[in-house]
Amino acid sequence: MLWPALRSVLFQLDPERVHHLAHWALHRVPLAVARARRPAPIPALAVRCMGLDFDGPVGLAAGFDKGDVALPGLFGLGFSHVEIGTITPRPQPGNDRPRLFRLPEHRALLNRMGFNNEGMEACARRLAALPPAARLGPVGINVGKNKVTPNEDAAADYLACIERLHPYADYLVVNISSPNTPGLRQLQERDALDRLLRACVRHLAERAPGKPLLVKLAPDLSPEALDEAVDVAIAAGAAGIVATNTTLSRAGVERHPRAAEAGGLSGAPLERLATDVVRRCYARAAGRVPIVGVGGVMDAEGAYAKIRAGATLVQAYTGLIYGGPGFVGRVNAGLARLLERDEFSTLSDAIGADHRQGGGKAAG
Ligand SMILES: Cc1cc2nc3c(=O)[nH]c(=O)nc-3n(C[C@H](O)[C@H](O)[C@H](O)COP(=O)(O)O)c2cc1C
Repeated sequence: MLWPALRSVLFQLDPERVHHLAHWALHRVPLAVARARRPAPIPALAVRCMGLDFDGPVGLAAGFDKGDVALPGLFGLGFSHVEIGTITPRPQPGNDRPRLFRLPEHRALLNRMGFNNEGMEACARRLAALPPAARLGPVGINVGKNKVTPNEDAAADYLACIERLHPYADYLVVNISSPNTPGLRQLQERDALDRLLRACVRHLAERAPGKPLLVKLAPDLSPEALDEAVDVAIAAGAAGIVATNTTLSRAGVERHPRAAEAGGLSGAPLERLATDVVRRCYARAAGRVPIVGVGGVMDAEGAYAKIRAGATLVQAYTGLIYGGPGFVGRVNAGLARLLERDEFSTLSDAIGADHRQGGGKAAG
């Protein structure tokens, strides 16, 4: 009720200013308040995967908390897990402003932030200072390379971040799919991906055996390239696939005055594309690793579509911007209703349902 009015005020302001304002506020949420405000978990929505317990499927996608570590506040919004990052070894300012745009008519964002972050040291210090009780769910750390690092040396950047940050992460994500770091997406190609992931998996396994390392893919790969990336990731030992990052496509927003801005598009126009990528990843992975579905999850129906397409967990960023503080609570309540409608007793029963004959429960 209050949110639409507040949103129309906030949407008059520069998007990045509002982002900083939101962070400022989230940072000041005391743990006791976060706990009290956090919507009560719905038992049927609990998920266990990669050796971790999630009290619901909906997490915060990378990019909202780029190392500020506003954890109690973010968990207070109801997210089951929070993915921090992308973090690079050294601090970097990112691209020039303006670099974040709203497309309200399309419930979308367009960004070319370019991994602005204060670097792994600052992030590690903040995470180390965090009381364990502030972790109200699994915390992922998404890592990348600095803009000035050439792709030939990229592995060293990823390994440095894994080395410094793994003690604070419940899982790590190798991000090779941001469209805003020149050449980064080339690391998705077979040989480059194989080398990078094998190095990262080995490095992490030597330091923290069993800690999951995932890879985050772009929605703009051809179907064949996507299949290949999934195969390579699994063979290299990745524990899961995060699908997807933002898209370079402007399908559906072509006529918007911001459509010609460089950067990645997120939100409603990405939904179908990202869900199709989840569907393909799930079919290719054939149960060997879980899929984390991201891209245009704006409501319960969108989250449910990704779960039925094969996502074990979902994440959202743009949905939070448009949906406001009540976003996760509404998605979870809606998911519980959709499960009941389709006679699934738990969320796990609905994962990949679209792939099964009749779209029903998994056998056994
Ligand atoms: C402003 C902004 C910054 C982002 N920064 C990152 C990032 O640093 N690393 C990353 O892996 N994804 C980043 N993303 C991508 C999101 O994590 C997500 O994959 C994408 O926005 C699609 O989800 P959505 O439609 O729910 O926003 C960013 C997205 C936005 C809108």
